[in-house]
Amino acid sequence: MNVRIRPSVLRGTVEAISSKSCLHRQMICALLSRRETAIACRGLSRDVEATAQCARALGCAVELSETAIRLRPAERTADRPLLPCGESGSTARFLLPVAAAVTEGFSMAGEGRLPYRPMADLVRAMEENGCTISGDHLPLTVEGRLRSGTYRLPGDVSSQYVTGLLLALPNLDGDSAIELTTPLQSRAYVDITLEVLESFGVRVEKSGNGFFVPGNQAFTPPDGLRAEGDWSNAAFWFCAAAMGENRVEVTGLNGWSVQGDRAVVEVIRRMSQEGDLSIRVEEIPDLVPALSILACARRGKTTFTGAGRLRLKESDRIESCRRMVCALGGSAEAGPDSLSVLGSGALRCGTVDGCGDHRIVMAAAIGSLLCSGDVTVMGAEAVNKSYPQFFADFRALGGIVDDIL
Ligand SMILES: O=C(O)C1=C[C@@H](OP(=O)(O)O)[C@@H](O)[C@H](O)C1
Ligand SMILES: C=C(OP(=O)(O)O)C(=O)O
Repeated sequence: MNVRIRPSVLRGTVEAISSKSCLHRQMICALLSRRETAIACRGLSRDVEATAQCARALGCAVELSETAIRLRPAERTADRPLLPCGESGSTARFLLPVAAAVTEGFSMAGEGRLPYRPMADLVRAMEENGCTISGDHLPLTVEGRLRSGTYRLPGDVSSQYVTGLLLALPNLDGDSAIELTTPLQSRAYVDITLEVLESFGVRVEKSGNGFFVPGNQAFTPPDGLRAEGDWSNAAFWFCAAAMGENRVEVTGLNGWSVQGDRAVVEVIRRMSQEGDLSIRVEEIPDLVPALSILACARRGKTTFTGAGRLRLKESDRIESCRRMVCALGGSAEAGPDSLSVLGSGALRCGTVDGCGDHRIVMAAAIGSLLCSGDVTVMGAEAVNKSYPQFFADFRALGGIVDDIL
């Protein structure tokens, strides 16, 4: 699906969709529990459905609706299941060690860019601890069961490796250690994991450059479990509200959330000043597409540094952000691990390739608010990955969007 967006002004209130980061973790803790878990939520997404499909493949019963998820753990783990991870990196990197902790022998498949996204360091750490794995990217087959032990891996490729191990290792007989050989980046995502584990009564200790994870722990679903509103997707509306005449409020967010993308509020405040600015993004990679549009709305050069890992997401986001800004008449340059945007306060019009990346499509839509002419976004259905009702919300705020062939 392609969309044409006419120049418009957004006004109104949006209720935040549930954080997929929270939901993945809560569902995985639920599948590791002994009894049924109910999770209150607001809105689903393809990525959350991918985790549900994998849980079903493992033998769980999962009911999904826009307001609640119910998951009943497997009575007996399915025989040699195939876990279909869709395009969800979180699903694949969390469930690779989790499935290896609960079953002996399974396969995992992915779609879109997922088969090209890195898994190698996680695969190697698992191979050092009891598993034989057919390759270092999807699709792959795992033989053997994960054993407790020491898991050594870098902290600066994807924090999702660490989250996967933190979810898996408490289920093993015996204690384990995670030793990070390089400093952890995207740390706040690991904090979300620790918070969800704690809500299921599971204990993990920070130790040195990593974590000590006691084994033989039971996962106990808490009553009244609810997924938090998603700061990463709300960031598109916050950036819109920081531009021109747009006035958008977002409800349903936790102001004290451990979600790292809550930092968007502070970053927008910094970006409200004129002049050249440098912003480090190791800890907030998912904000960069929206921030690169906001950078066009200010006068001066904004350089996003520490951005190398953006190349490992649903698209090479350094390159796709650069192309998006240039396609709309702005000026941007890519470095090996940086992106510089030279803002003039406005954009013109143009056609943006969504690159199969939900965050590029949403950023381009917000970019239309700075444009004097129409913006066409190709492959707009990519929003389904994290925020299927994005364009419905955009229209409800007064955005003028036509579906075109
Ligand atoms: O754990 C998570 O829920 C996520 C971690 C981040 O990935 P990295 O740790 O690879 O940066 C983030 O980009 C992704 O959208 C969600
Ligand atoms: C990178 C993302 O997700 P994942 O890694 O789970 O595919 C994202 O949502 O921007």
